Amino acid sequence: MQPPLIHVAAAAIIRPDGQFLLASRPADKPYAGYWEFPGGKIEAGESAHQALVRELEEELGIHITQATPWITRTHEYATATVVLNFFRVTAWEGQPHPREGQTLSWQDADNITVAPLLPANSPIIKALSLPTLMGITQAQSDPHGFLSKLDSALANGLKLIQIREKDMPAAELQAFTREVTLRTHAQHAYTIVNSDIALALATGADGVQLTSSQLAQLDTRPDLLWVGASCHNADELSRAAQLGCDYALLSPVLPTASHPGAPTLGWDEFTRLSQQRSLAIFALGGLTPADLQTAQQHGAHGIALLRGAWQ
Ligand SMILES: Nc1nc2c([nH]c(=O)n2[C@H]2C[C@H](O)[C@@H](COP(=O)(O)OP(=O)(O)OP(=O)(O)O)O2)c(=O)[nH]1
Ligand SMILES: [Mg+2]
Repeated sequence: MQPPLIHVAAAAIIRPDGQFLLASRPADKPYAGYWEFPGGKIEAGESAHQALVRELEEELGIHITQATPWITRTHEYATATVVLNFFRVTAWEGQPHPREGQTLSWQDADNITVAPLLPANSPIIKALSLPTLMGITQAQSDPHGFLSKLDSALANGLKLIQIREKDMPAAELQAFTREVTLRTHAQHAYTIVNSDIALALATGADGVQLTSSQLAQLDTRPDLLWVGASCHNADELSRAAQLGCDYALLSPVLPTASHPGAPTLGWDEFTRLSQQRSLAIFALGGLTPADLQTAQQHGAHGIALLRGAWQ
C-alpha cells in the first residue's frame, strides 16, 4: 500500500536581523519535542497560502501580511509522505506566542542551538543561510579597479559573489579568485566559482556554479559547501535538484542590455518554472536591486545581478 500523501504549509518567519522562528512540537503530536518551522496540514479546499495564514494564527496568534512561496520538499516518513510547502514570512501583525503548548526559539541559520530538528528540515536551515543577493563579477577589462568596487559592495552588505570571467587567462583567474575569496571571507561572505570545480577547490572558494552542460554530464555533486546550476528550463531545474544542488539561477527573466531582443521568460513563466522546486532559485537577467521583492513574490529565493551589483 502507498503511504498517504500529506500536504503541509510551513513558515520561515524571518526577522529583519535574519533570525527565524523554530517551534518544538507539542507532547500530543507525532515527533513530540522535535523542532520545526511553524505550520501544518493543508485542509481540503485551501491553498497552501491560506493554510499558512490559518496555521500561524492557530499556533502563534499572528496574522501574516507578507509571505512568499519559497522551497517545496518532499520527505518520506515511515507512515506518510509529506510534501512541505515552505514560505518566507517577513511581515506579520502581533507577537508570536505559543498557543498549542510548544516552545518557541529565534535562531540563526549558522548557529542552531536547539535539537533535534525534524529530519526533513536540514536543507531548509541551510537555504536560510544562503544570501538573497548574488553579485556576478565583471572584472575582465579592469581586474584591479573591480576589486575596489567589490570592497564597496561587501562594505554595503553583499554576501554572495560569483566569479564568472570567461575571458581571463588561467593564471590570472586563479590569482583573482584567491584575492576575491580573501576579501569575501574577511566580510563573512561567500565566493562561488563559475564552472571550474578544481579552481574552486584549489583556491578555498565556497562553491561552484555549474553550467547546463556540466549539469547534464555530472553524476555526483561536487564536494563544496555551495553547488548551484545555471538553468533555463524545467528539465535543467529538475536535473539540478536531482544532483543535489543547493540553488539554481533561472534566466533570462527580463530583457538585458547584452542580449537585446533575445527571448525572455518573464515573471509568469519564471513563477511556473520555479513552483514546487526543492532548491532555492535566483532570478537572473535584466534585474536591478529594486527587483528583489518582485522576484520573491514570484517564488524566487533571491536575485543575481551583473552590472547592477557593482554600481
Ligand atoms: N509544521 C511543520 N511540519 C513539518 C516540518 N517538517 C516536517 O517534516 N513536517 C512534517 C511533520 C508532520 O508530519 C507534518 C505537519 O503536520 P502537523 O502535525 O504540523 O500538522 P498540523 O499542525 O495541521 O497538526 P494537526 O492539527 O493535524 O495535529 O509535516 C516543519 O518544519 N514544520
Ligand atoms: Mg503544526
